[in-house]
This record gives sequence, C-alpha cells and structure tokens, in this order.
Amino acid sequence: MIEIEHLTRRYGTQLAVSDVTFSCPAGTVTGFLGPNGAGKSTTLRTLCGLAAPTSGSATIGGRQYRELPNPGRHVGVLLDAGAQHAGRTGGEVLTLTAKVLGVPRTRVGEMLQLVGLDGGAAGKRVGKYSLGMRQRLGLATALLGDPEVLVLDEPANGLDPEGIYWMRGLLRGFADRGGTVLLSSHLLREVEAVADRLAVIAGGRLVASGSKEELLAAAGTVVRARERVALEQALAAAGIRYDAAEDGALLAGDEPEPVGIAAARAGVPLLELRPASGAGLEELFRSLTHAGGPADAAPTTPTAQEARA
Ligand SMILES: Nc1ncnc2c1ncn2[C@@H]1O[C@H](COP(=O)(O)OP(=O)(O)OP(=O)(O)O)[C@@H](O)[C@H]1O
Repeated sequence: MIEIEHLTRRYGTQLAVSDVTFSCPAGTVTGFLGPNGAGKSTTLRTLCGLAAPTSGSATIGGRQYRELPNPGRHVGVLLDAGAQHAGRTGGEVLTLTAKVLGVPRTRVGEMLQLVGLDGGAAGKRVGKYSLGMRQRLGLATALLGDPEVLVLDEPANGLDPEGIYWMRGLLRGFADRGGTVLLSSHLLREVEAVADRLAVIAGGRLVASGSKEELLAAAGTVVRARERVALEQALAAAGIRYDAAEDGALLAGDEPEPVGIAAARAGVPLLELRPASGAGLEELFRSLTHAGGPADAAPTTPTAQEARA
C-alpha cells in the first residue's frame, strides 16, 4: 500500500507538487498521469526518499522509504533508466545489486530471462544498450529483491509496441499476485490498458483520482449540434459545465438526460448525444490536464468528483 498524503514539495519559489493526496492499494496497478512538468517525477522521488517533502508525507506500508530495512527487498524502483552505469554489462549491474540486496546469485539469471536480456545482451556494456534495453534492465533491477511494491517513472519510454505489451503483462501479473504498482506516464493510452486506478496531476495539483470505472462514469456526455454556440448557451443556462471535444462536439459534465433536456428547452436540435465512456477517458484526461498551468493557479476545469456531482 502506497499513501501520498497532502504532499507538497517546493524548489525555491517553484511549487512542483501542491497538496497531493492519493493511495495505491495492494493488488492494483495505479497509473500516475500528467503532462510534462506536472509533478510526477517529484512525487515519485519524494516517495523513494530522493527528495524530502516540504510538507505532507509519502509512505509505503505506513513507513517512509528511508525507514524501510533493506528497502530494495520491499520496493522496486525505476526512476531513470538512462542513469545506469554505462561501463558495466547488464549482467554485472544485476550481480552487484544482488550482492547489495543479499539475494541469491541465481536470481540474476532468472531476472535477465524474465526481461528478455538473457543470452548476448547480458554480456554487453550498458552504454551500448538502447533505451528500451535499459528500461528492461531497470525493471530487472527493480524486481531483483522480490519486492511487494514497484515504483516506475515512465517505464514505457523507449519500448516498442511489443515491449509495451510485454511490460503490461508483467505488471498485471505482479499486481494479480498481490503486489502494488505505481507507474507514471504522460500518455493515457500507455497506462489505460494496464491500470485499475488512475491519479491525474496537472500543474502540481491532483485533478482526479479513483478507479478507472469511477473516472469513466465521471467522463460526462458527448453532445453535438449544428449550432454549437446555441448549444453552449443552452448548457451554460442550465448550469452544465462543458469543454471542447473532438470534431466540434462538446464534452458536457453531466449525464445525457439533463444535457438533452437543456438542449431541448433552448430549442437546439442535436446531432449526437451519448455517454462519453471509452474515448471519454481520453477527453477527460485532456480536459483535466490541458489547462495545467502553474501550481499556484486554481484548476479551471472540474475535478472528476465535481464532474460527477
Ligand atoms: N530539482 C529541481 N529544481 C527546481 N525545479 C524543479 C526540480 N525538479 C523539478 N522541478 C520543477 O518542478 C516541476 C515538476 O517537475 P517534475 O519533473 O516533477 O514533473 P513531471 O510531471 O515528472 O514532468 P516530466 O514528465 O517532464 O519529467 C517542473 O516545473 C520542474 O521544472
């Protein structure tokens, strides 16, 4: 179980993370989503003891990372796959880490095989690895200590579609055996297929969190009319918030029925009216994050909870 509670982290005057709260239960994969600069890495670095919170807390099983005895046996971390020692071979990197963690040497071969780096790749220097191979090595390192928790920052970076598919299977299996996974990404599509839960951050603030189903239910209604301005006025008059969706449609923050009634009352004929679901998660993510300005700015779009209300 990972718990992030009212976490705030400043760098000088820069508010990187502001009052962020969410949790990741055991047996689930949580996708931590947000555009570049949203505060994902800072949150994960704080969770892994690499940055101190300015206020609030980030804990694993109720304890700070630094308080865990032999933390690599509890938490597998992959924060920057590019930062590995370029002069060592993949096999050497894992063998050294196995010694530090106190895990049997046999586990090195098992992990190399698991991530597809057995054979020639294990004997190559990391400096000659592609980014995808480094991600695989990073995952092998994270898994070496047989941890209960995995914390991964943009693990799909550099992986080809087959590699992404493989990684999803690996993370799904890990969670299905009771593990806790928290992985960040700036691409919804990358995590949507594997995550049970999502936490969305923009401009340092959490803008939505919950199970995928909860967020889908909050995704609202796609509505389209030939007279778009009249439709916008109808929604505004009914107190229904909306945002631009694809192809000139609007994404309204309410159920289809009240949206349809608002349009009918204003005499606006509709071309389309449907629950957003499916593509709605993408639209919700876009609407929640596209306004993500500085952390000190108030969110300009509804949170998932507000959208549902
Ligand atoms: N060490 C630091 N010193 C000063 N500012 C920092 C530092 N680390 C992060 N920031 C700032 O904090 C904000 C959040 O950065 P962070 O790296 O956490 O975002 P992110 O969501 O991980 O983005 P990305 O996907 O681009 O890495 C950014 O404005 C960034 O410039």
